[in-house]
Amino acid sequence: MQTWRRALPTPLKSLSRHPTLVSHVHNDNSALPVVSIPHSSIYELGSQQPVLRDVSWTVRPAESWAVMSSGAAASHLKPALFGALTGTHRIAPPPPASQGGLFPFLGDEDPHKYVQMVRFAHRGQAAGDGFYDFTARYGAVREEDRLTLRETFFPDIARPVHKLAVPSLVTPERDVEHTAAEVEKRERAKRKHEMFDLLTEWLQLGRLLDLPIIALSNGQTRRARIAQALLAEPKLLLLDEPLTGLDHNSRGVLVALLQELKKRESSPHVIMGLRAQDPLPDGTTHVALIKDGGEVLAGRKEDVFPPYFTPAMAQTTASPGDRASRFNYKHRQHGDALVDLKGVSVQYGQRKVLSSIHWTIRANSRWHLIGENGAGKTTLLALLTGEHPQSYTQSSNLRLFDRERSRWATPLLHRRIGRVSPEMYNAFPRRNTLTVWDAVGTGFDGGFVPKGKRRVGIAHDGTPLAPGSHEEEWRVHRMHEVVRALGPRRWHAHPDKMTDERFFATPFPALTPGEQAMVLLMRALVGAPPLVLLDEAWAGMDRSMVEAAHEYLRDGGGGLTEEQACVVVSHWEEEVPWGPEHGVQRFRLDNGRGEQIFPKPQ
Ligand SMILES: Nc1ncnc2c1ncn2[C@@H]1O[C@H](COP(=O)(O)OP(=O)(O)OP(=O)(O)O)[C@@H](O)[C@H]1O
Repeated sequence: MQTWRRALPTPLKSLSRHPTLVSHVHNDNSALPVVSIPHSSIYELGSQQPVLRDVSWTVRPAESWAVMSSGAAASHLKPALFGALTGTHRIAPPPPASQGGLFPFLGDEDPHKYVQMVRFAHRGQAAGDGFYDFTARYGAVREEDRLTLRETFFPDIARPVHKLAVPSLVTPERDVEHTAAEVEKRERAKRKHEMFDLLTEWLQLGRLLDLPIIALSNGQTRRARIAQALLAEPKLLLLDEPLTGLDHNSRGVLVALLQELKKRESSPHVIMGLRAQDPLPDGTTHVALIKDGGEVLAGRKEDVFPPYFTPAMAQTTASPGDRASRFNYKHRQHGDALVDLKGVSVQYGQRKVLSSIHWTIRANSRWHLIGENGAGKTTLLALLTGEHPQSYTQSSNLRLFDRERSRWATPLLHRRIGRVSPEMYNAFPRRNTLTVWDAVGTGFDGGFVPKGKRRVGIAHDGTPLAPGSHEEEWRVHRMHEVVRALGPRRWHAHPDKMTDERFFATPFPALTPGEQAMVLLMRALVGAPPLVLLDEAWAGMDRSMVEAAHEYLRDGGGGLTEEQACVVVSHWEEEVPWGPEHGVQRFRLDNGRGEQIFPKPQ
């Protein structure tokens, strides 16, 4: 089994020296349960059909629980189990009040105040319908974009003292009698400050506090949300998929931090939601495994996974270098340069994010772009898509499809680049009138508004496609081709009920986050663009979806031709479709510098 203990982060060492953190240990099994669901079913509100049947789940204070689903269909069910705890789902029969109700450890305290849920999977259906400009982060020029991390996430605790403030008015008075309530309030504020300092150190947020929130990378934002959730002082914290999108080191830091916080009396109990393919974090003692039929196996991890082993845990985490010793490296025949960067840099004020990057992406190449959270991967890809304003100033060093960047109108560039990214996922419009067909069909233009009579876009010169033309027929054919390879028949629990036609007619916002991610992948590939950029494309997907995507993206799978190049960004080696045996190349960003690290250039 993979553990993250190997890469123990430095803050852990300082934590063990922190006297306040090791003095209290949560009580043993005699303490009241944190969660108690005895033989109940779980229903969506207003429905008579149970989503989960006969659930018996008791969480005790000393235990560390992970909630995971066992297959693609079960991923619909994980939100239901969490929903039972947050009140969006009904539990029947309800946990008896005589035994303390759903949260016996809370006693009479209000669960709304003390149970907090933070979801890290992509946003779902109820998140508004319009498209917003996710590229604003690269400029961060609008007034509302200037709000810093400090102002947005930690307004009370981290407000900087104004330069003109009178010191005697902002420093606490001494020698004044205080009521017990005031003393308690002060103590609480002090604890909160200590916690804030600790969390910002551990989660490496200190130097990000005064950046515009919109400028933070995906992983940096996740770390900030975790700190914010812990500072709200919940008693039960539900973290759903907090590890997706975090780099290897940050995953280790977070898991170790949660384990250490467990020793503090005042820290929340944490229940973590994982994807089916995620390895169990160190320290997990119990698992609630949700099966496809809505059955929940809840118990000690070794009982849930006899004999303490599952295919998910068996997945390799070997780097291509390790794997190359087992597989012969496939030298791919590369074609023309599609992208050529010759000393490209990106800087915000004094802050250099990318420093003289040289990188050539050729037709038929398959790249894995790596780098820690904040290393500049998304920024680099935004230069290629022309969305980054500094792509203009770098124009002479940045050749795209054999022309300088400035000689491309950005929409024309988008027709040649199929892409998926967390930012785009979040920004994609979610109107109920937008069907899966419409969403995939926008891939031919690279835009976000369905166009054309058959909703497969317009011609390259901006005119409507001639009905029955070769181009229109080809596009419709491609729509069916991608849905056959990546659609419900590959991952749905009931493919007989969810046919391709039915899937195409489904409103995009009605899909689960994983299904939406699959649709956006289809959108990126449908137009067979020369360059495909897949930045964290697998977030929210289940194993069967990831497998279908990998198969399609490998040689012979039909998803990519020799004329195309593809770049995958992922913090998980398992998520990269290609190993050395497929001729993968690895490009790493580190401290602003970029280099090809695998295979080593001759
Ligand atoms: N407007 C800005 N001002 C200052 N710094 C910025 C600005 N926009 C981005 N940055 C910084 O640029 C760096 C690169 O961000 P980017 O999103 O490219 O990282 P990433 O490698 O994709 O990270 P992740 O793995 O977390 O997605 C981050 O440290 C970010 O804080």
